[in-house]
Amino acid sequence: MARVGILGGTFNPPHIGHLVCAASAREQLGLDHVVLMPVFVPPHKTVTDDPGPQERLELCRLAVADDPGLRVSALEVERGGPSYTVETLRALQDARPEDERWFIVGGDMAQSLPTWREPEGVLALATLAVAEREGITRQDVLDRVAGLAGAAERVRFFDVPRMDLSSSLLRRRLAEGRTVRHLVPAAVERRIDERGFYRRNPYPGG
Ligand SMILES: Nc1ncnc2c1ncn2[C@@H]1O[C@H](COP(=O)(O)OP(=O)(O)OP(=O)(O)O)[C@@H](O)[C@H]1O
Ligand SMILES: O=C(O)c1ccc[n+]([C@@H]2O[C@H](COP(=O)([O-])O)[C@@H](O)[C@H]2O)c1
Repeated sequence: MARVGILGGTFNPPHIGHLVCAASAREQLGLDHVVLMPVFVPPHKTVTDDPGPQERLELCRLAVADDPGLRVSALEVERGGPSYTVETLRALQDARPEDERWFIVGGDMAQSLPTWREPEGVLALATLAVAEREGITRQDVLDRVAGLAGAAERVRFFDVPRMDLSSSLLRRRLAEGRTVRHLVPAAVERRIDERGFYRRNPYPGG
């Protein structure tokens, strides 16, 4: 039996906010490891400047390379289509029924749980581990999910050092030709640079 955290996201690109979130969940909830699960297509948002699911997966692999407590799964990228969490949790449950699963989300995402596909199915298959983010309080989240079966037992909170950092902010900085040094792991920065991802004019003169 393993206690496994899953941090789902678009990771366009992965940044240190994601890693601190994953590592904080692991430490505070006593998880054996946390898996970054990049989506193929996010169910609730449009991906802009997407280098593609395979590339986001590769960036995630580079991002976790130095932390043995963090892993990456290609499950959603390989499944294709909109990446509904309930389907992913079912696949994980079928593969390893003995494990205990925690689906990790920032407070912003947790609030939207009632609009997800089969939200009560999600809570039946995993405990929702909520990181506080962007001033959304625990009470805000609890108020939003209170009507769902399982919410009282299956929603837990953990603390994350607040970082006003998002992939959108990083894409904006890169588009403006600004540095993202120290905001993403060095290996992620190198690949973004080499491939010219997110730059407005990636190939000068081209
Ligand atoms: N700075 C952060 N601190 C804590 N959690 C975060 C942070 N940034 C993202 N997350 C959480 O990580 C998960 C995946 O996020 P996602 O990959 O969509 O990143 P994002 O930075 O919010 O992206 P975008 O700006 O493109 O919408 C979500 O549950 C989100 O709430
Ligand atoms: O299953 C759903 O309906 C659903 C709706 C919105 C978001 N999610 C999941 O929440 C995670 C974070 O989503 P996002 O949009 O911030 O990348 C990611 O794993 C998504 O698949 C899942």
